[in-house]
Amino acid sequence: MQPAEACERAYIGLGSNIGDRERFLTEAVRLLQEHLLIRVTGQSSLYETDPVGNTDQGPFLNMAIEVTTTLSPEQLLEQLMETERQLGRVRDIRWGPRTIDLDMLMYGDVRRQLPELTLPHPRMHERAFVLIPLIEVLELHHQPQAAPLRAFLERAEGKEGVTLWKKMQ
Ligand SMILES: Nc1ncnc2c1ncn2[C@@H]1O[C@H](COP(=O)(O)OP(=O)(O)OP(=O)(O)O)[C@@H](O)[C@H]1O
Ligand SMILES: Nc1nc2c(c(=O)[nH]1)N=C(CO)CN2
Repeated sequence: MQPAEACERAYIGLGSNIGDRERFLTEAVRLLQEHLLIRVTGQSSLYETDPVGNTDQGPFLNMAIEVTTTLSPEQLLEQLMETERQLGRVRDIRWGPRTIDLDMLMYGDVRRQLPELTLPHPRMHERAFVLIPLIEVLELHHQPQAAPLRAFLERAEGKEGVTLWKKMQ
């Protein structure tokens, strides 16, 4: 008999700054939830955030979700990219405007450093637009990673550019 696939907990950061930003975020969550091997188990509030990096673009809506899944990290990344494609994401300018951006922030305790998949996400500790929703969703289920991430938030870029846009809980 094959062993049952392990179910892992992963965290995904979502961002949108073109068109109906809230709809792109909620559609992305819905499409992921529809996948047979992904369960969305937590959702942060929506935050409006000033653009970081390329500042010549409109404000983002950012949020974070928790999922449990039996997909491998590579399979989950493929699903995130497929969801971006379904929502019409065009890859052009690095750090430029996008209908939807889905980043895998953490996947269980997996550490990996490949160009196509680095875990935890290599820039998440520097970005308030990632850390604020991620800490919120971690604290929903009392996950211990929230405390160390709070220390990173002290030093993170762009904290003053993050405002609560729609409260979830
Ligand atoms: N943890 C990760 N989550 C998502 N993509 C990743 C991750 N690690 C590496 N990648 C790779 O990064 C590539 C570029 O992703 P993307 O175009 O979304 O970058 P970006 O959103 O412009 O910038 P950033 O990565 O700084 O958020 C993807 O093709 C993917 O293979
Ligand atoms: N506020 C904000 N700034 C960004 C964002 C984002 O999601 N929110 N994403 C980027 C590329 O990943 C670059 N800059």
